[in-house]
Amino acid sequence: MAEKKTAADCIVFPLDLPTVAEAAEYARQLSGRVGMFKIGLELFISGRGQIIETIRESGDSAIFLDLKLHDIPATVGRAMERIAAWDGVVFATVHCGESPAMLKAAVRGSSGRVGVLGVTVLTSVSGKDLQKAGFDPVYADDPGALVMKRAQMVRDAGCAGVVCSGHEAAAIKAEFGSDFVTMVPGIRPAGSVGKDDQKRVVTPGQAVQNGADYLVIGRPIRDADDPGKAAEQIAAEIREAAGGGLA
Ligand SMILES: O=c1ccn([C@@H]2O[C@H](COP(=O)(O)O)[C@@H](O)[C@H]2O)c(=O)[nH]1
Repeated sequence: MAEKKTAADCIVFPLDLPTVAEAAEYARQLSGRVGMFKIGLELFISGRGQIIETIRESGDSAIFLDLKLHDIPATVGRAMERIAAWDGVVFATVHCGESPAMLKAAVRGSSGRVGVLGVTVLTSVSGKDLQKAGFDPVYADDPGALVMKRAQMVRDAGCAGVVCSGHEAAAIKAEFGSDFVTMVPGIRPAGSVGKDDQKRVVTPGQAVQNGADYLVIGRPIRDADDPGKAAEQIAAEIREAAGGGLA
């Protein structure tokens, strides 16, 4: 696992960009200002997987491969074996879905070389969305209850941690311990105009106070006039919220 020492180390920047060239330019600008780069579906597909090598060769940046695998156990296990063969990938995601066997297969496939994170309930999903999708009505007012159920599955399968919103991070740390990783997207700095497609959002300071280990922050940095400066301002907020716990 990546060692965390500074506020910038807590920031994960998603390279949500259409081309490898644009992603490489952001990686250059933000190198040293964020701790990890996240590669998601858009860039992985457009770059035909080659982006992993590009980022790895550009420096010592850790990579979070966020492909959110979701399939039968054999398929997910074999995909995770291929991911584990890549140097530089620190974390990779699997949707929790409804299959503990799939989560266990992912962990087996990782051979301990990649930290498997279970995506509990997407931060773009509200309690009302869950109700419309046919989940138990109890989750309409309390989506965090479903997050906790899924976090239990993830923990039982032996995963490194979860992707959850900042609203659930404190309960997850209390239930599953400080070593269980909380990767938290849905971050919007105070004063942000709108939440885009995110529904369960917190500020960087709230995320840290609630126990988030890593904060995934995309558009507030990517779309800023000066992305480097935006990342530095967010790191300053994280540092203050950590109350001396981070350099
Ligand atoms: O529940 C989830 C899981 C993953 N994501 C990813 O995080 C970033 C968030 O980007 P923003 O621009 O800061 O909204 C994006 O890559 C998502 O795919 C998530 O948002 N929620």
